[in-house]
Amino acid sequence: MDVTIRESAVAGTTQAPPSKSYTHRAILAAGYAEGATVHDPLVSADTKATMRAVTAYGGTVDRSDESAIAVEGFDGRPETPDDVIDCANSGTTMRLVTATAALQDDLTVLTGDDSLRSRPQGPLLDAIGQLGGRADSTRANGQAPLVVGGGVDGGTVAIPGDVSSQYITALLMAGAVTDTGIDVELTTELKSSPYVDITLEVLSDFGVTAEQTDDGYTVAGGQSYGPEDGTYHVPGDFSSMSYLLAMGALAGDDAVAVTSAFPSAQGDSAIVDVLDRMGATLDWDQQNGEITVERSALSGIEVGVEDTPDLLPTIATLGAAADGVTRITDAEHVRYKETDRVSAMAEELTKMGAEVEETQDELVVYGEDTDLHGATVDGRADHRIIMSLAVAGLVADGETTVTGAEHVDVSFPNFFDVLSGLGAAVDR
Ligand SMILES: O=C(O)C1=C[C@@H](OP(=O)(O)O)[C@@H](O)[C@H](O)C1
Ligand SMILES: C=C(OP(=O)(O)O)C(=O)O
Repeated sequence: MDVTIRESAVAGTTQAPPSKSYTHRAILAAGYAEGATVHDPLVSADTKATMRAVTAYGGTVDRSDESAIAVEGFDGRPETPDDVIDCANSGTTMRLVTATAALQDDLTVLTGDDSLRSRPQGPLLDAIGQLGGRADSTRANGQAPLVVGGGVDGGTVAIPGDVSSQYITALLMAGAVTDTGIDVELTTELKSSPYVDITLEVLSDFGVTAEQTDDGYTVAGGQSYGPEDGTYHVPGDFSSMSYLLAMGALAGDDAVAVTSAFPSAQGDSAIVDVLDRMGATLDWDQQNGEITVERSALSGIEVGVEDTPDLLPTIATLGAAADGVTRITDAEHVRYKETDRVSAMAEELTKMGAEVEETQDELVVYGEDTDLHGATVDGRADHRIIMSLAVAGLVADGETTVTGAEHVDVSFPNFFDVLSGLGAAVDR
């Protein structure tokens, strides 16, 4: 689907979608439990992949109630799946449920779409090998399809922290139901560390203890998952909010207000600070979970995205519309996502008239004297690239057509309805 966005203003109040990261974890934690009801979940292409995996391991997922998902779990003992598990486009699903597969003696085959089958899984496969399990890449290139099993019952692993934090999340979630637990020793600095904080928070809400150590993380074995009252509530998603807040700061006619914005472990709430530092007029009422932002003259800043990789596309768009230089640093791991997002944003914003330079771990956007103009840009089948380019389209002269825009279904299925609802000129 191609979507065309014309230069236009936005205003109004909108609710942030539920968090993708919390939803994945809550559904899988409910799978590791006897069961649980996950309230206000994100139902999207990616979280459906995690639901499929829980079902494949012997759980059941009931979506008959629109605002909650009732999961009957496999209670720490995953069954051998009848078929291959298709994780589609979801890195989180593939990493988290690969560690689940390692718990059973038999083998599970995991695969995904073209993008997911090109993303790195090697360090996690190696970690499962260190724990005595079997974890192979069928093409012997550290990428899916994967064949995983071997009845891992705990141990110690050494693993790099600078490729994906999802490996650590996977090992901690599975480690709790092993016999002896898992100690994770990081061999490099951990990137995306707030995502492990999210994991620790969800584990704690499900009655599971895991903690940070001097050189990594540890989780004791023999634990049982089960949230208090059998229920779990998913908070709003700050990565998704970043597009709404960016459009308010760039194209707000009147203020744009975003609700469901309560403080949480999400590193991507840093978007509020980024906008503030760029000069946006915004207010975060943390008590009521509401952020209000007005159209503002923005200036370029330097931002490190070591902890917030998913904000890079949004910040690149903000930088293209801001005055001065925006330097996004510590971004190498942003190249391992659904696409290489450093190159994708550099190339697509350039088509819209921005001046952008990339190095291996930086993206520099020269906002001075840039007048963004409409263009046909490639959404790269990557939800965050699509949404960031759509926001840029609001302030570009003329029409911007984003190709493959249906892929917003990965994390923000009604993104274009929300955009239209706020008054943007959007043709589908
Ligand atoms: O654990 C998670 O929910 C996520 C972790 C991050 O990935 P990395 O840890 O691979 O950087 C992030 O980019 C992804 O969108 C979601
Ligand atoms: C990288 C992302 O997700 P995942 O790793 O789960 O594919 C994302 O949502 O930006």
